[in-house]
Amino acid sequence: MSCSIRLSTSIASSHSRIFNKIPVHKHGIHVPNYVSIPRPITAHSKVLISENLKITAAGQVKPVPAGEIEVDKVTEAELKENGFRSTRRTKIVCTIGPRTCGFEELEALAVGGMNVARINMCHGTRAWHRAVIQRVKRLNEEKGFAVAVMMDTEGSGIHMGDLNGAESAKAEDGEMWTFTVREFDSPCPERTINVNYDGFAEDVKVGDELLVDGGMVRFVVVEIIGPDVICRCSDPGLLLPRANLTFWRNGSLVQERNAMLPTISSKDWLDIDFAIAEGVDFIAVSFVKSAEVIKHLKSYIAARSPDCQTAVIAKIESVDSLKNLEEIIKASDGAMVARGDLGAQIPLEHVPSVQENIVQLCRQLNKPAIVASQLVESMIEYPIPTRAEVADVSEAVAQQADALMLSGESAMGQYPEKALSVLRSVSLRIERSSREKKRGDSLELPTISFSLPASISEQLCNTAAKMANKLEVDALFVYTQTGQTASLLSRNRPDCPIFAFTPTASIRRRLNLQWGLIPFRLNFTDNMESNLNRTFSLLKARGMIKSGDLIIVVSDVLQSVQAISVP
Ligand SMILES: Nc1ncnc2c1ncn2[C@@H]1O[C@H](COP(=O)(O)OP(=O)(O)O)[C@@H](O)[C@H]1O
Ligand SMILES: C=C(OP(=O)(O)O)C(=O)O
Repeated sequence: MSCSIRLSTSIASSHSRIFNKIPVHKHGIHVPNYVSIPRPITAHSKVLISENLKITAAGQVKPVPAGEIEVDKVTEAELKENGFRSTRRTKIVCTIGPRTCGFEELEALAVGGMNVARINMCHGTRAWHRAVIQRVKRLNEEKGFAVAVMMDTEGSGIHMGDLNGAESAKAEDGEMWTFTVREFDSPCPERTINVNYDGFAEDVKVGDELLVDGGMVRFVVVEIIGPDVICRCSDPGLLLPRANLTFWRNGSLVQERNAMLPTISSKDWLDIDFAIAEGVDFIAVSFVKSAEVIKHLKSYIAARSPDCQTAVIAKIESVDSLKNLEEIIKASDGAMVARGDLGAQIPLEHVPSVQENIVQLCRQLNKPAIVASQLVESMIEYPIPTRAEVADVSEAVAQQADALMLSGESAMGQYPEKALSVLRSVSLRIERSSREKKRGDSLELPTISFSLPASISEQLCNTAAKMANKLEVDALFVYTQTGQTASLLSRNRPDCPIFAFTPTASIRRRLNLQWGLIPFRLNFTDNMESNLNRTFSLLKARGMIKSGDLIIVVSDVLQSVQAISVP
């Protein structure tokens, strides 16, 4: 059976009508329909199309050869072998470090499902990071992947030095260690650790607790001798290079130091310039305290590079960021629940509910949410995760976070590919059971658009997602110039996957962070009839769809929704 239903805002009259000249296929039933919607601004789609052509002509992106579609071989194989329902909706961010920085290792991660490669400017040199970015770009160009790059700023946290180049050091119970602001020409003496903050020895007091990585290892300050702070290890564990440090007095976090420092340090600004020059897709800002810093950074990016598509992600990891949460998320292009540092600033038992609130708020405000840190931490050393870790990953997936993030597991752990495969398989399993139980349907989505065209897009997407669930369609197709319509569909967390077609490579990569979106690069025109026919024949030729698949099509070209069965 071939059937089509269309809802569309018209560009020809003051009211829209559902097209009834859709192709009626040989044995098809054609379901004409008619709705009346106030006329949107007619020029909208034209403006976007010419903007896009201008970007393309300026050489910012290489045009997709006419008649072609860009998709990676992993998605292609997944769709061919297992069909639409099996595609993973939750995205995966992998931190790249010494264990995974080579081309082959990066390719293995992309094949394993990495959607975003994160580089942390807390570690390594710019030359090292540039080489990683270039390898990811090569991977995308040569293999058709759309792996986005996220650069994470160092921020104004206090952290340890690099442990003389060692991968880690073990601190045992009762051992005495020295934390110092002294610089050494040669390697640091044994059990001595550099601290990056000059005022450290003046600010700590005897009796303070020093927490490494939010409590993974704990010390008590027993003596202060000039620049040296002598500590006894009270909770043993593994010290990692440049690990974050916080100090606590009488059960409260001491945070005067962070309050005085700018969120974006002078080194961070240089790293941001580097990120813009390298064309990274996301900049994640550490220790955000207010929305102002995000707005400032966004206008800086726009001024430095008007065509730059770099999005700004706010890392929620401090008490201050929680105080101004809604404003920060509204100002940002997404948020990361940075549970490592967050857990060092608020009681650990508060972290799960804070995570849930942030994930829900992000979805309501239509911003992607990343759940980060310690998801499968034990896999830094062991080939299988603990049961508790699997439960934690499951919870983040059930909360329908956009993305999960690996840190040390992929950067320096023994089993990066295995860690990735755990996130992948747990996501698939939990997504399926959530669909079966209809979990996630209860979240109220407030209206977020202000202008009429934006409100129409938002309502069309809400309607399309509802229709997709009711009709149990195989997929939603969205033709999107800016990515916004795809994002609005993803916000609804529909049961089926969303194929997002966009002509711009950078938007394709950006969409790769968002829940349920399978981004394709495809040139299209404002003739939706021909766009659809061309997409169907390209995807059918590659075995990714077949006759009879039921699709709902949404477009920001004509602001329309239609249901159609693949001819
Ligand atoms: N570029 C890099 N070079 C060396 N080691 C790295 C790099 N990136 C990450 N790592 C290692 O992986 C660990 C986890 O990464 P990440 O979570 O980004 O860092 P952190 O927890 O220090 O903020 C780090 O502690 C560090 O040991
Ligand atoms: C992701 C985090 O940030 P970073 O790795 O920069 O410490 C975190 O603290 O959880």
